Amino acid sequence: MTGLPVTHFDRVPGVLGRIVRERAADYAAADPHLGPARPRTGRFRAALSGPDLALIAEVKRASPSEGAIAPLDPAQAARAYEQGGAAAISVLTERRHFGGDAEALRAVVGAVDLPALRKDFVVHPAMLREAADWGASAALLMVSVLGAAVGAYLETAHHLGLDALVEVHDEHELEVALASGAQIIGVNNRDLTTLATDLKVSPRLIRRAREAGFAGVLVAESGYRTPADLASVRGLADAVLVGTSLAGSGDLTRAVRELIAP
Ligand SMILES: O=P(O)(O)OC[C@@H](O)[C@@H](O)c1c[nH]c2ccccc12
Repeated sequence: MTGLPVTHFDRVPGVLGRIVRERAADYAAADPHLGPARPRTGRFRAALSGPDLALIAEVKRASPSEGAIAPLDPAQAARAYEQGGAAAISVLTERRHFGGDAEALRAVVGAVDLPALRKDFVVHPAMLREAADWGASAALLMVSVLGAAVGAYLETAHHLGLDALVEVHDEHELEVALASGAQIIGVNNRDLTTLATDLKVSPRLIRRAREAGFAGVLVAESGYRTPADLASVRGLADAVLVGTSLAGSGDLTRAVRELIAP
């Protein structure tokens, strides 16, 4: 597969723009060759498709908004999340701002049976090839970063056997995601250009996606700390993605149980 559209990351604003330009520099010389098509298991999508609100628990050691969160051992953290009842594990693989790396993802894949999501700022097809090589079942694709190129990246992810979580934060990005053919859409409550979080964003855009006839999986992302916070997306979202409040809790299994208890 060749000819992914060129994306102009110099237009991405704020904190997000800085991280994305660093990532683009990291991968500027990477080999874009994908190799033969790999079979898609759909494990990530399937894990989020049950009748209950599924939890994607995130291995997140630091973030631009919080600084250091906790010095997690990724394998141990994933096992704790699995024991608490998480449906999937998200693993940051960005090092400078989130304290993640390839080893964290590989360790999680080796430690649990749950599907793993590579959480990074994907700006080059090699990042998707790596995700597949490292054993991820899915990768994050951000419309705020990729713009209209998200459709081509989605095809690349599928070629590599990966599910894709296509992330949006506003109405316009949702339109782009819907037009791209995304099967899993995540709504980020956090504006990554300013780091401001508003829990009203997910219910609003998830309703809008359903009204537009979207029949795929919808994920509410970021800023969830208590069962009461989750009330706004119960019966609306298929899944929630939670990092900071679990990772910083000290007892990850208990934190998962207490958060998702109906
Ligand atoms: O730590 P929180 O507020 O629970 O959020 C988790 C997850 O949604 C967040 O880490 C995230 C969502 N989209 C991203 C894109 C890049 C980096 C990180 C993210």
